[in-house]
Amino acid sequence: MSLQEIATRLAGYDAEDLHLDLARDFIAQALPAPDASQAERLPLRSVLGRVLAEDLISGIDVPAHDNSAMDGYAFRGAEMQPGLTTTLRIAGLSLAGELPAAELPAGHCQRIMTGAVMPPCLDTVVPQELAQHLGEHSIQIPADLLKAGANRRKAGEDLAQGQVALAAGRLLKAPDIGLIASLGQIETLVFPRLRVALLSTGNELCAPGQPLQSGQIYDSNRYTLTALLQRLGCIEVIDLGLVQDEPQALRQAFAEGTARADVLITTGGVSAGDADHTRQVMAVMGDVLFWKLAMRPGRPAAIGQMRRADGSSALLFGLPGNPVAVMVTFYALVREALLRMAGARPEPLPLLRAASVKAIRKKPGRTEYQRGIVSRAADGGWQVETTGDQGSGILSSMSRANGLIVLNHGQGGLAAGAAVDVLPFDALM
Ligand SMILES: Nc1nc2c(c(=O)[nH]1)N[C@H]1C(S)=C(S)[C@@H](COP(=O)(O)OP(=O)(O)OC[C@H]3O[C@@H](n4cnc5c(N)ncnc54)[C@H](O)[C@@H]3O)O[C@H]1N2
Ligand code: MOO
Repeated sequence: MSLQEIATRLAGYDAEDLHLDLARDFIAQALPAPDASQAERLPLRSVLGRVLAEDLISGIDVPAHDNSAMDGYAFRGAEMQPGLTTTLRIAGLSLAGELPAAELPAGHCQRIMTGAVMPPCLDTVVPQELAQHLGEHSIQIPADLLKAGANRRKAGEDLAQGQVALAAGRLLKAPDIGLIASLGQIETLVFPRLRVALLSTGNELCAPGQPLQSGQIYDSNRYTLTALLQRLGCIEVIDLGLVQDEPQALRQAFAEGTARADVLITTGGVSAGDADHTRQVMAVMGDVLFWKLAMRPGRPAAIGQMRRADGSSALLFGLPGNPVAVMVTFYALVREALLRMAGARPEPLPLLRAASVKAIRKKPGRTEYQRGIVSRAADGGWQVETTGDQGSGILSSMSRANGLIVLNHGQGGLAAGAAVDVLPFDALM
């Protein structure tokens, strides 16, 4: 869906009070498909956080052979009789990594170590601590101790040859990288990193490291956003720095971002203040929709496409300037969109259910994210308390919080002790 189509469909809604779910849906439909033609084959050690660009089919059975899950003795399960002990003579020793033992006569077992290939005629393993040793050469297995087939790991039980081990769109995590290695591969095909250009706007901003002049504050948003983007793993961050709220400087920075990146993220200048040139420059250089979202924090936002000379475009997210609003809008609008553009099929983030320590006030009709501190309650469950003042300029409260309390659009306030959803930062930041 093009931005013009979104604008048309928006005609039925109030862009000054847009339901967050609707905004997310519109954004999802405006996303360009990832560019699979640019996929690159990279060594396994450098693909953490990257997005798999093809279904990964297992070329082998993992494990490749039936093998023992225990140090013990392998034998034929059929030789056990209900109610009777089983006496077996030890024929030999199988160590992990060795060829399987040859045929064993009836009444015999094979001493076997964890991971060693099961001799083909044997199907059951008694752990050594459960076997009774009769001198050096025989063991006894107590009656009714094991089922036939116990403690044998079957060939292909982890992954069968021909099976899809990991589907395209997978955001590669540590276990996935181990899984690819378990198939014997040292490289894997991943989508290119999504290029995201960042800039902060505002005449009051001073770059960290410089002395602060009167009336100035330090630019923190670019650093927060850089970290949030780095955390996603599949993003190349292009830092366009700090841009004065002055049309010529903004035009130049937007043009550079549009040329160099797939996505441009700006902070500040999206509400309608006297110095908010950002908004006007965006509108001149692209197709941009300005929304006021029915959410708090993070009410004003600009979503759009910035045109390139060749007719293509870069996606634009104009986030509000308040530091907490930046993080909340990044989570609510940007994160999933970037992952999808990068080729991923992200899973919904897990929410925790926690008892609210205090009553929380809220009116139905907007989504609210409050900064929360989650801890263990006396009853062993989770409890959550807000960090106090929820002003969206209070960045330190984000550092003190360990999660966002999610208050859904339709819900009202909460009584103390009521259960509420919390998005843990560990899943997010
Ligand atoms: N009359 C109205 N005023 C405001 C409204 C409104 O609806 N009507 N909305 C308020 C809300 S909510 C927000 S959020 C801000 C968003 O405004 P802008 O996106 O134009 O942001 P700025 O005015 O440029 O900055 C807001 C605030 O954040 C500080 N800031 C900006 N950039 C950074 C940065 N890179 N690092 C740290 N802090 C930054 C800036 O100094 C301001 O204090 O508008 C409200 N006003
Ligand atoms: O986006 Mo503003 O910070 O909601 O407060």
